[in-house]
This record gives sequence, C-alpha cells and structure tokens, in this order.
Amino acid sequence: MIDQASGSPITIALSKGRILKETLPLLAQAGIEPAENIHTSRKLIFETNQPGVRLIVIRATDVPTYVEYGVADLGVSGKDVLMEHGAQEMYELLDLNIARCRLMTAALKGHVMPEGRMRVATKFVQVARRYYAEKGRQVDIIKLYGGMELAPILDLADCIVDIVDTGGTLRANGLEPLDHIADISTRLVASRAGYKTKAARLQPIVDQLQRAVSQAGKAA
Ligand SMILES: Nc1ncnc2c1ncn2[C@@H]1O[C@H](COP(=O)(O)OP(=O)(O)OP(=O)(O)O)[C@@H](O)[C@H]1O
Ligand SMILES: O=P(O)(O)OC[C@H]1O[C@H](OP(=O)(O)OP(=O)(O)O)[C@H](O)[C@@H]1O
Repeated sequence: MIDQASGSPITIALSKGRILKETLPLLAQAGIEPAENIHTSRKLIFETNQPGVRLIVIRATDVPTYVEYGVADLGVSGKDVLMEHGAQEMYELLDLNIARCRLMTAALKGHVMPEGRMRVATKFVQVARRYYAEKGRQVDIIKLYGGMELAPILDLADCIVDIVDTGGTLRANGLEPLDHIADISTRLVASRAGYKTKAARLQPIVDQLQRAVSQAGKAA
C-alpha cells in the first residue's frame, strides 16, 4: 500500500481561463477538490482534499514549461499549446475531451492570396511555420497575442492561423475558414523523467481521471 501523503507533494498544473472551468468538474469526479474556491481566490497554489496533492493555476501557455522542468508532475494543457511549445520531453497521458476546437487557417471571404510570400498573423508561430514549410509555401509570420481576426480586416495579413469552434468569430468579422490544421482538445501531460520516478503515485490519479472522462462522455 502506497501512502499518498509520503514524499514530495504531487503538483498538478492547471491552465486558467476557458479550460479551468471544464477541468475542475473532471478533477472533482476523480476525487480531487481544491481546499478553497479557485475562481474567487487570487492564490496561484491550492491544497486539495487529497493529502500531498496540490494544484497550481497558471497561464495556459506556461503549463508545458512547468511540466517540462519537472516542477509540476502533471499538467492540463490544450493540444494547440502543446503543439506550439514543442513538448518533446512530455508524455501525453490522456485526452480529457474538453475545450474541443480546431486549429485552422482563415481569410477574408474572397481574398485572393498573393503569388509570392504570404503574410500570416497568428499566436501559433511555430505551428504556422511548420505547416507552411511542409506545404512549401513561403510565408512571413506576424506574431499576435489575440484577436487575430482583425489582422486581415486591416490588411496586416493575408490570412490567420487560429482556433475555430463555432465559427462565430470568423463570421462576425467577415472571414471564412480555409484549411484544417489539427483537431484540438485538452490533454493531461507529464514530464518523461518525472513520470518515471513518481509513477506509483501518479498512475492512480491518471486512472481516476480516465474514469471521469469516460463518465463525462457517457453523460454527454
Ligand atoms: N473557442 C474555443 N472553443 C473551445 N476551445 C477553445 C476555444 N478557444 C480556445 N480553446 C482552447 O482552450 C485553450 C485556452 O483558451 P483560453 O482562451 O482560455 O486561453 P488563451 O486566451 O489562449 O490563453 P492566455 O489568456 O493565456 O493567452 C486553448 O489553448 C484551446 O486549447
Ligand atoms: O469559433 P468560435 O466559437 O467563435 O471561437 C473561436 C474564437 O475563440 C478563441 O478566442 P478567445 O475567445 O479565447 O479570445 P482570444 O484568443 O482573443 O483571447 C479563438 O482565438 C477565436 O477567436
């Protein structure tokens, strides 16, 4: 029998924002509940009802970094963020099947793409670079941090690489989806090195989350 409270704490890194709202019910279903209200607290680190298990709540784009350096044992991160980060030193343990969306290219309706270099606005710089390199298309990437849909309207870019869910944001701004780059959902990740050393304590949490995901799938 393994004492869950023994040794160093298990730290789970959660992405704040959109993903957090959907992650907390899954964690609760898996038996892990923060000791105080994450939504109203300004704290970044939370003890839980499980001795030796704590949560950190950070920017979505920072989760892979905490996991990669091994200071978080598990992380909850969008596949888009993992693709952009590179995430080579990580295991993808589970598809949590939340915050589902697509990574796509989009442009103003009817926009004629240039023959030569194409201007692409995105926050997914590495993903876009890889995608167009594979297609053999010459591009200039313009890094933005949000509201990518504005770039084609003001002729800052010919197209964008962004998240599309309902398509409502594209439509509202006169854009249309073009190429599908990847299906996106939220993943549970672990650092390769960290997972091996703590596997006996991490695996029960992964198993419980797997059950929670299955139950959520059946309920939907
Ligand atoms: N419209 C959407 N529908 C479903 N999932 C989405 C949507 N937009 C983003 N996501 C997913 O949710 C994750 C977090 O999105 P959110 O908008 O909370 O963060 P962000 O604004 O990208 O992060 P930050 O505030 O740190 O820049 C994304 O990485 C993606 O995986
Ligand atoms: O297809 P839809 O259902 O309209 O969803 C897509 C929008 O959602 C995301 O933006 P978010 O609301 O997270 O804003 P931000 O990326 O500008 O912060 C994404 O960047 C798109 O703009």
